[in-house]
Amino acid sequence: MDAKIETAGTDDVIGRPSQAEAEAAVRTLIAWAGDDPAREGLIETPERVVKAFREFYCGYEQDAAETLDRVFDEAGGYDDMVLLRDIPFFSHCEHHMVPFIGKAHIAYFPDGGVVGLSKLARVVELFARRLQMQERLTAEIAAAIDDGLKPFGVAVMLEAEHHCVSMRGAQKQGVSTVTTSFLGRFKTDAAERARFLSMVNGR
Ligand SMILES: Nc1nc2c(ncn2[C@@H]2O[C@H](COP(=O)(O)OP(=O)(O)OP(=O)(O)O)[C@@H](O)[C@H]2O)c(=O)[nH]1
Ligand SMILES: [Zn+2]
Repeated sequence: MDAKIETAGTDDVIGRPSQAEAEAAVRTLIAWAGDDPAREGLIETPERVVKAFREFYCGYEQDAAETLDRVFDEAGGYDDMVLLRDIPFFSHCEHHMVPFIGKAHIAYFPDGGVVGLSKLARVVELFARRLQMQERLTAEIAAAIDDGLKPFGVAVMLEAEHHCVSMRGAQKQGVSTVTTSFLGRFKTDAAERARFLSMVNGR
């Protein structure tokens, strides 16, 4: 039997543990950490944690193709790069479920139509609000824009601090991890890649 979770909706997802089971798991972790889940200050914490998890991981219920399905064709012949710089994002690393927080920079070369700017930010959100590796998050954002818009090229750069590196383990604060994904014209044309990088850095 395929154990794949079907994403019918937040509350009736087949195969997903119930809210009560998720809250019980949080109580177990509180007790394991050494505190008393029944004390007054912690009594509502499992419910709050599950609610927060719904926000952190709401990307599983969202679809990039749907987000990008509205293209504006009347861009007045605009055919240069469109760049969204400094899109803030929060994600959680799949190794430790600890946040990594940073900024995304996205550019594309329209092939006729352009997309609403907020939709590009929404694509970042819907992949970031899942358990991720920064490399996969970068590649997924680029692939979704490429599939949705069929542009002449897509460039994605993410820079983020991984709290699993700063708060625990290696305990190195202030380390920025930078990842890039270049498709189409950005992959084949070094000058356009360099222009993207200088526009991202030229602030
Ligand atoms: N490539 C990559 N690695 C990540 C990302 N997020 C976390 N990691 C790393 O994933 C690795 C997991 O390594 P493991 O040795 O299995 O786990 P660990 O014992 O907790 O490792 P330490 O963090 O070194 O203590 C660590 O080196 C993390 O820094 C990411 O987005 N991309
Ligand atoms: Zn981690």
